[in-house]
Amino acid sequence: MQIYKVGGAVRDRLLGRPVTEVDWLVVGATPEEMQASGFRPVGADFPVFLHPQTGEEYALARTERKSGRGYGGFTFHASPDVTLEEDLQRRDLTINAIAEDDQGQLIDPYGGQRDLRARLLRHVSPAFAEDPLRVLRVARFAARYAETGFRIADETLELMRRLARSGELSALTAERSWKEISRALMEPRPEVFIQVLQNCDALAELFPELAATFAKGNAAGGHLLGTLRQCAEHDQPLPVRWACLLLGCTTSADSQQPRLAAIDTLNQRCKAPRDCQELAMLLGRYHDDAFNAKKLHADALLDMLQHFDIYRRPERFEQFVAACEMHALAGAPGELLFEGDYLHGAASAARAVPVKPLLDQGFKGADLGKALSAARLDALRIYCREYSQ
Ligand SMILES: Nc1ccn([C@@H]2O[C@H](COP(=O)(O)OP(=O)(O)OP(=O)(O)O)[C@@H](O)[C@H]2O)c(=O)n1
Repeated sequence: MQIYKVGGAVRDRLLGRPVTEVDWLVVGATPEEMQASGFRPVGADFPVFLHPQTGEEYALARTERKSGRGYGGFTFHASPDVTLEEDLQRRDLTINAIAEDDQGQLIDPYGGQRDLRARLLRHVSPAFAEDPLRVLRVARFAARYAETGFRIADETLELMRRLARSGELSALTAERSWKEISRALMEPRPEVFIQVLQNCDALAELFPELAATFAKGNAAGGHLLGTLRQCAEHDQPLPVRWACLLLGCTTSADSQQPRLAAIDTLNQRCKAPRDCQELAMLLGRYHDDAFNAKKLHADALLDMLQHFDIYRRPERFEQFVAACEMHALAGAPGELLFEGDYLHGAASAARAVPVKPLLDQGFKGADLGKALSAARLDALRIYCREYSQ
């Protein structure tokens, strides 16, 4: 059997980037031989094994053929006579289809090194179309490598467009898609991910509500892309990036109900984790109030702070304020005035209300809650008055 390093580890070493995970390819072996050498099979479905000491993944060389719609519709052929070249050919991009042997020699039958030099994301063969998730993968790689000048080859973008228009993307499971979406949003240029999906007509399939924003004209779409850019420049965590993305579903001219319904639909469809879902809904609901915070009466301010549960979940309110800040920064200078300090100050004023005097007065249970709210409202009234002077 021959063993090669493949995929991201070879690509990233050639790009001079840190390598976090190594994938290995085994040519000329059977599953029985792998197990006899101490490798542990990963699952029943794929011919992938874990190294007994390092725990790294070793996959048997295989060819893949699509037998139906969706991810379930795969058959593959793994056998000792599948060659290295055949295995590399079924892969997504030429830059991911370079192998390295144990002498450090590169085997690169599809021009991966040439495309690395030319900064091109190019598909290896028509087999690209056998896994529609690759549309998202290429958009994610574009978001990751945009800063170093990478672009998608015209013929690959055309193939992605054909795949998107065929309706195949709707067959992807939410879990696989979310993995790509969440990783893409954390890349250095997350707006490139959305732009690429829009360019190849995949946005209308994956996030129809967002595609509608782009259709309304450049201003709303451009603002959304700018907000994502700001998120990356300010190192914002995933919930902030996700909430900013979903806020772009609708423009501020829309009333709140359809906006929240669109956000909820996308949250559910993508099966986003709970912290992402919650922040997106809260941003959808309170975004306008946050931008008008100084005009809010103390009771509306308190209602917002209570809804965020700032006493037990301070980080969620911080993330909300950060999301508003990113949105404001993406506007033209002077266009959107957001006063985050005012909101922080209001949260501090509400939090500063001590509980102990109320406990000492004998308040308990629901009565204690009411008394606390009343005391916080008083504190916010004072805060609003002082701030407006
Ligand atoms: N849908 C997919 C997923 C993976 N691959 C191939 O499997 C390799 C390993 O995949 P993965 O670990 O998911 O990605 P990496 O390329 O290592 O990239 P990343 O840095 O994003 O992990 C890829 O390089 C590519 O050759 C593929 O062709 N099609």
